[in-house]
Amino acid sequence: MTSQTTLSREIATEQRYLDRVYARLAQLRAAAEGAERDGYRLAGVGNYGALVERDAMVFHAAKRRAALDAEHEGLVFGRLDRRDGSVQYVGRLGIRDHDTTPLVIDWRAPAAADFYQATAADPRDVVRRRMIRSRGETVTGVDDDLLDPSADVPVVGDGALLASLNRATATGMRDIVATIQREQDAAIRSPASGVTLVEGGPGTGKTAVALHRAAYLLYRDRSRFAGGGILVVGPSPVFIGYIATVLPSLGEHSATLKSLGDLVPGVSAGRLDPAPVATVKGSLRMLTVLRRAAREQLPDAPTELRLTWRGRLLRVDAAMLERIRRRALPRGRRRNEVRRAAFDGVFDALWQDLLDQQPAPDRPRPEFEEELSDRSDFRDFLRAWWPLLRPAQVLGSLADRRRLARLGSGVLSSAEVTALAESFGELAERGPTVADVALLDELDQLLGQPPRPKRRRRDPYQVAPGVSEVTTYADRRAAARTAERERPADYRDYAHVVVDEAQDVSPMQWRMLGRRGRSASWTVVGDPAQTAWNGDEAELARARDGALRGRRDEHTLTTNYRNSKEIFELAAGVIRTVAPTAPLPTPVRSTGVPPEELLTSPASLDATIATAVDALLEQVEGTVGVITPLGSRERVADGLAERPASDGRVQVVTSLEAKGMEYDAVVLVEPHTISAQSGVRTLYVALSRATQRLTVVATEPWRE
Ligand SMILES: Nc1ncnc2c1ncn2[C@@H]1O[C@H](COP(=O)(O)OP(=O)(O)OP(=O)(O)O)[C@@H](O)[C@H]1O
Repeated sequence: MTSQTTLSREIATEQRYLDRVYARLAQLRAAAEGAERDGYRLAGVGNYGALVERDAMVFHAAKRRAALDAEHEGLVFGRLDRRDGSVQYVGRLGIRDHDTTPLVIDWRAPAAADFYQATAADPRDVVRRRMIRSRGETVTGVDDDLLDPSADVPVVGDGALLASLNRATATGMRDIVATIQREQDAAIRSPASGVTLVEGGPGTGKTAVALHRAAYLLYRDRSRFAGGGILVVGPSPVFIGYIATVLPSLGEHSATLKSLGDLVPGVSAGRLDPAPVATVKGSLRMLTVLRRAAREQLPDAPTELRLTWRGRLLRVDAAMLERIRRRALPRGRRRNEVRRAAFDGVFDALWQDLLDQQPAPDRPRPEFEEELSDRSDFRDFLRAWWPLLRPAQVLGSLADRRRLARLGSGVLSSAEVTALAESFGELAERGPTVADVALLDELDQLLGQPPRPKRRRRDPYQVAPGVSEVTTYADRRAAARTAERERPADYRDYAHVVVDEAQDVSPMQWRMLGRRGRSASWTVVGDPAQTAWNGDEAELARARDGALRGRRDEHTLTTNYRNSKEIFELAAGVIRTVAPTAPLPTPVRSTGVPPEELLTSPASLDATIATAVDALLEQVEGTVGVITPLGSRERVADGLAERPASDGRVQVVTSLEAKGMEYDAVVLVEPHTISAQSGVRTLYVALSRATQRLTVVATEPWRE
């Protein structure tokens, strides 16, 4: 047993070291501030070159200072005592002393790997691994793992991991850098090229691993990954909001976080389709439909052209227009790109008609074309016959059931045509669903862009139109950051793409993702048991393989750090009904509190939910998630509005939005409906969101 004096002595030892580190940090911070000030002094010179230099200087100094500030809390969290008597400290940031000896090793550096990887079976020269807990600059505790039992070192503490897991859940996810486990570390540090696949059950830290891996890659090869960019894709805006603070807490701001509904510029979708519709929209069969749609005329396009020119009636009939269309749009070409060729075809046809009527026209062809081009009736025809098509127009045109049936012939069943046409009919009013976004992206690809005149790059130091002198520090920093990160809205050349909740990415969505990382390396994390996808497996594998090129490095995570044993037992019982042999993770914590199951009448459902939420707000310190079936979130949220006690701690989400989320306590509403709407696997997801308490509220029995 650890005596209190040994513990106090060890804490005091670490406090002395931390004091030294923070003193050095203060010096480094002052130096960075000084560099910023010097940067500003350059402003007096007044010419553009000096301004640019000043900006670069200020930007880098400010960045360094921001990193030093961001990493202040919990700066040093680990210590390794090696067999040869040497000692290393591991922290959020690498810090060197005046004479360049390392005071703290960055957790991502190769030298820090032993902190996460060493075990009693494979100690790697480590005798003792120590975790240091602190608040502000004060050491509050130490926890040791003795890896060499023969070593003569004091050993104190009882489990930094459990201490960290028992903290209340904040509204956003936290970084786990101090307690990353060995199997997680192996995934985080896997090679930077190719595809890193991480699988594991609920709460095994897949999301945490994916985000720490992004931070790791940025540290190991900043020019490659910050230069090309890292894209992190998650299932929903709620999820992106939840994970958004992890990278900044690690001092990283250069990754782009997007939900699947936000990947296409100008579109922001959070609405979800019912499962059967989402399955068809996600299927590669849609590719056939869209390919056909992208080549077709819109239903209201004119079918012939008649105009009088200098007293003569000129005509291009339907058959001729169709011939021109085919000639202008050979296989492999894209509609919007060949608009000019299509127009030329019309000029040719009109000129030919004129020649047929008047073999020696009194105007040369260029003049003939110029006169026609000036006429608004002719321009209106061209615009209506071969408009510059936008993806949304083409998708919207599929609301016409007959048109969709024709375009979907041989690939869509009649019931699918009806369901899809109805869904596309809502596009104009309600905007696209998440599944529609992949279809819009595909159409964008299929329709192509008209050749554009080259635009001049915007001056990154221009803060407002016409204002190129930056006046405030904030403007200056923002402008410099923009310069580093300025990428076009439809940027597609990411150096690394992280896909979270990958089990739910449909084939059409894989195509959309693939287009954003053609030369990227990938980190793909997911849990097949949690999938809501119930389409064709072979098709899914094909689409996924198409996106993820390169050597694969596979990792499996096996410990559930989120759920208490009692909660995960209930969830496991549910998934076992459909996947009796699926490997399930082992939960590490027990609370002794089993989930509560409340059966109520439909009339008292909302009141029961409210009572359950109030009880949980009392019982836990952190967040309470209320997970509802699709279609009842608004009603349930309205019923829970204005709870003075909640302090923003209550969040109401649908079962599909609950993917990837975590709450201290969960009220799960109508499990039988969730399972009927989206499947048992989605119910499994909902049941595995809580860390401490789970209350299930149902109006009918939902399990045997
Ligand atoms: N090594 C660790 N130390 C401390 N906390 C951890 C560790 N690994 C995971 N956690 C915590 O466990 C919880 C679950 O992690 P995470 O959300 O990454 O799991 P997941 O595998 O993505 O889950 P799901 O598939 O259910 O969405 C989070 O609160 C995370 O911070």
